[in-house]
Amino acid sequence: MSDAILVLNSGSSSIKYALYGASPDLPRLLHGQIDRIGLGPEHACDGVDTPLPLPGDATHADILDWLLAHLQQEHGALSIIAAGHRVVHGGRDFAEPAQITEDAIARMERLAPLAPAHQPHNLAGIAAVARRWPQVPQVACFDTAFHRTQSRIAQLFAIPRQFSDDGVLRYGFHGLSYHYISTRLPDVLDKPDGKVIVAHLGNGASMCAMENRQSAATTMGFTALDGLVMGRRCGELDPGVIFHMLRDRGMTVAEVEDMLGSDSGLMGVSGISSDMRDLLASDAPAASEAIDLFVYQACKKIGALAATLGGLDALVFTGGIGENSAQIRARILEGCAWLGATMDAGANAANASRITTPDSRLAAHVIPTDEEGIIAVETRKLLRN
Ligand SMILES: Nc1ncnc2c1ncn2[C@@H]1O[C@H](COP(=O)(O)OP(=O)(O)O)[C@@H](O)[C@H]1O
Ligand SMILES: CC(=O)OP(=O)(O)O
Ligand SMILES: [Mg+2]
Repeated sequence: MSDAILVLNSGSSSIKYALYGASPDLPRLLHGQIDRIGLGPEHACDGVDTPLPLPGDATHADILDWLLAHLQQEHGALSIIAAGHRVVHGGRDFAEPAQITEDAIARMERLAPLAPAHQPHNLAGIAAVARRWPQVPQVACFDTAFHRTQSRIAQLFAIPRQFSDDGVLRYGFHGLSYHYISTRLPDVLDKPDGKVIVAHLGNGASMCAMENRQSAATTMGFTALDGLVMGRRCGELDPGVIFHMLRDRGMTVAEVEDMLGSDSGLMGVSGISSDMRDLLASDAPAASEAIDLFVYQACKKIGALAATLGGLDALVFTGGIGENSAQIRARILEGCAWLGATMDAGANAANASRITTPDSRLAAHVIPTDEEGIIAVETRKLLRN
């Protein structure tokens, strides 16, 4: 039997998974994903559509149990020696990956209300592995951890300081994706340690301003609701809207949380879909309006983050939309002309690595992210120590 490391990345509507050989170069043995959870899940493994013998309303927990049984059955020649997980919220407790213990689980559970669409699914993955392979050491890798290099000012909200002292801070998310991208910058950029904005545009969407390949500022906050327009999340919002909904419209806290976390964003504005592909294919005016707002907010945040860096050398696109949608990248780059971006239309249409012309003052790139890969690296590193 050969040794393997299992990686689980449970998101709001998807579960991504991978197996890696345990040797130092961590060869990836397989990679799959189950999408559209809640809508009628679809499964693909190594790019091939693969049956998922579960009902359309299968939950994350059902799918995780099936997945682990399936991996054990199909890959019986592999011995799982460790499991690494994406955990979205690490709060103040976790600035680095952590081996999973009862105490770590209790701390992660306490943070779950701050990431209701993610953390319970992350914990369900940990529990499913513990049930199937009780002896296997597990590691949690946190989306918030990469941002802990930020200055205190970048993390502060302008609220009474006792709340900041108590941890009500801008934590930021998508840190595993940003960490991975930071490791790729030297391969791709002329000035990898310069002023860079990475735009992770997926179902959840955020941006990270980096200098010296470290996080200097980010658009998400205490929770993953802040910042950009997302598939189903509102992004930047006047907090007064929440009080209006509670006080003047008779909504409950749970209803407002649902509205802002699940019924807003591209879905809420278009009334059609949370999936950018559906909106780009639609000729409904509300679909174009949702796309216009997505692009407008993206450009606005690039301006704000560039200001925090005092300039901008490079812009990197990643995530499902950032990696695949030439149209959205083109529109965002148009909005960055004032920062010196001149798009190379052919390179952009081909999802090439560099999508600006050689003489463009701002360099724009596409770098496919690999959250699973960075989890495997961190898991192996922690368990070897
Ligand atoms: N070719 C494409 N054009 C536009 N959008 C795309 C394309 N391919 C994927 N997407 C978008 O990417 C999103 C998923 O991104 P991804 O980063 O995989 O999400 P998550 O990890 O948050 O589930 C989809 O909702 C879809 O809107
Ligand atoms: C934190 C977050 O928004 O993650 P995702 O993009 O996977 O929903
Ligand atoms: Mg994601």
